[in-house]
Amino acid sequence: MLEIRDLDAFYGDAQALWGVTMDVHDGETVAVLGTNGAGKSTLVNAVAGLHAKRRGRVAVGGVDIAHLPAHKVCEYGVAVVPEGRRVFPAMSVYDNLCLGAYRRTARAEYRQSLDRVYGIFPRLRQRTGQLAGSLSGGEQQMLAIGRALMAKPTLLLLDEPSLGLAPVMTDEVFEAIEAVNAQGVSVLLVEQDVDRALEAAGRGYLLAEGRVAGSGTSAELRASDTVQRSVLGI
Ligand SMILES: Nc1ncnc2c1ncn2[C@@H]1O[C@H](COP(=O)(O)OP(=O)(O)OP(=O)(O)O)[C@@H](O)[C@H]1O
Repeated sequence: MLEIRDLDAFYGDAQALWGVTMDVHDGETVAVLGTNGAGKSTLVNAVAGLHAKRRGRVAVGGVDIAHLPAHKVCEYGVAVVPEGRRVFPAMSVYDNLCLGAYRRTARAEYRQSLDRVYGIFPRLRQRTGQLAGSLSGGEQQMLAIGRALMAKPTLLLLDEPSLGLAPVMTDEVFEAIEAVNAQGVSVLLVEQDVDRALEAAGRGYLLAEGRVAGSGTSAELRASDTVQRSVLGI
């Protein structure tokens, strides 16, 4: 599904990712753990084509997309939910969702996609006419995920979905992520909340200072001293 090989990324001359290699197989949820500044958002943006300067291979379904801009990357079935959600506050829930169906193949089937999104997030159905800016933080996160699903992705990149959410909302968002994955969408889940991430994912990687510092199944990562030290500070 997603194959990242020797990926370097830069901000100007400053290198933020160093030789990152990881995979997400069909139907998997894979967690990427790491502290602030480890390079998690840079990784998501580099895969999504939102990052201008990168080097290495990023392939989706065997096709190298490393040099494509974001609007082309989404044509290969990759959708991103960026950190901080970024919904359009002055537009309704419905209009935000419809904007997600811009991909050519998604546009024709937006009605079915809408039903699917409302099935996963009943709260969004109840609030379909409400302005996105008036939703709670958790509801906005649901909307951001729903909007990404409207593009009918095969791979969803999620950047810190729990950020700033109350625990009860985080529970709902993670239940939804598991429901999305159960429908066959592969997920790359960037998350600082180690417990929740490893619960949702089958396996994961640890990023530290822009490099892969560890990998394994969720059970292995939970037991790993490096994860305990580096992310949990224990
Ligand atoms: N626009 C930018 N310009 C210059 N350096 C940047 C920029 N964005 C991020 N960086 C640097 O790149 C490194 C990785 O940052 P990144 O945001 O990817 O980390 P992160 O793991 O997502 O952290 P957080 O959890 O705090 O979002 C950091 O050293 C950061 O200071």
